[in-house]
Amino acid sequence: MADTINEAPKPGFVRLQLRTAYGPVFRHVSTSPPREARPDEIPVIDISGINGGLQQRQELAGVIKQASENTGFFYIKNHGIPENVIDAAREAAKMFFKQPMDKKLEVSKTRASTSTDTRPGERVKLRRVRAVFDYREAFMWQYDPKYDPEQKDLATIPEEVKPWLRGEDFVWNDTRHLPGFQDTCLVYWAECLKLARKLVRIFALALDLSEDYFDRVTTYPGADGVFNFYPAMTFKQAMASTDVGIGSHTDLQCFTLLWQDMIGGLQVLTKEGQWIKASPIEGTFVVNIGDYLMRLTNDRMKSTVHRVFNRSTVDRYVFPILVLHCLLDKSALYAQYLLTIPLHRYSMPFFFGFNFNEKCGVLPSCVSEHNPARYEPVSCGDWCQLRFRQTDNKIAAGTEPVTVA
Ligand SMILES: O=C(O)CCC(=O)C(=O)O
Ligand SMILES: [Fe+2]
Repeated sequence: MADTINEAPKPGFVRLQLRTAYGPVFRHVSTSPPREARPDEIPVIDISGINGGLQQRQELAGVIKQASENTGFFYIKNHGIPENVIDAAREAAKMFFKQPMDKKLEVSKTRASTSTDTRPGERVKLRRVRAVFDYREAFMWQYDPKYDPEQKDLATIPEEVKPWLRGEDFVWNDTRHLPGFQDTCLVYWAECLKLARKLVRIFALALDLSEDYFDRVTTYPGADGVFNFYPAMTFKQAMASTDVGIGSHTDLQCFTLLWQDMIGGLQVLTKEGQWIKASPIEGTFVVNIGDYLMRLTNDRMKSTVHRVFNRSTVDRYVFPILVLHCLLDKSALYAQYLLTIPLHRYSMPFFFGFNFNEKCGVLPSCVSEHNPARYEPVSCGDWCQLRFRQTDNKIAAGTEPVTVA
């Protein structure tokens, strides 16, 4: 996965530094422009078999296994999350980000009395690292058994689970003024959680384990809901900017369910170091493997570097159309529009992992005499903490890219 630190990049490549739980990792990345992903790289998988008989579930597991061991990215369709739930969540995200910045920052300024070590500024943020901006704002919330669609008796939560439950009610208290906001977020989150629990059973089959193998470790799981907002740049800004929407990173936990709008901008780094576009496909979610699952599978399933670079889409779809209008209509209005067009991008990832307290080692089906475990057991919670310490922040997924010439 990582290239050798000292190895000079070949012509046409630059060195990309990634911060991971293991420390800095370097990749050689092609400077040739991102191209569309091929279906064998990021396939669209119909997951309706998830609700079928054992044979259908096993067939689905086979397809998911292949995609997970290849690029570690795939689209899912017929996922069962109702369109109206997604639409409502997207509207809620828009309502939140439309607020003035000081109102948005309220959520991050408030500290939860029960939180372990949350810091102000981490719920909503525009982050700056070196000369590169993450041109993004994020609103996020974490697993809370109160809202688990698998109803929990709050009086019998195991003691070892409790320290990991952060009780971040302040996220909701500080958004009370937005009508229906909390309910809408939690309905969307609950649908994602239900789907993730079904999918993790398919992953168990894909890994030659009994279907219920992970049930015991997903009772109080890592389940972060996030709304991402990538403010539009004008064409002029885009030309001048070196910012990315979200810097190159891998996701942390087991897998991510990502809803993205139709603006585009998500890019995935191939093994060969080429950026490929995971362009939006109506009616799908993108699923990608996270670092923790890669570790548990002894690197069999791939947690792949990705980023969001949204200006390219403004150029590709909108710019030529507007130029054409400018030429045909000879209208200054279009020219003006060209410089100001607002094309905000929204995405709604859901990060799924195991119960944060459960220490898990490499899975028995991923080791053999010739392929011993490469990693020590670690809990998903400790794993995330390790990465946050390395990246010096606690945002759910990202690290910034630092390209070294
Ligand atoms: O917005 C996107 O499409 C991707 C977001 C992402 O990678 C993340 O939040 O980890
Ligand atoms: Fe990500």
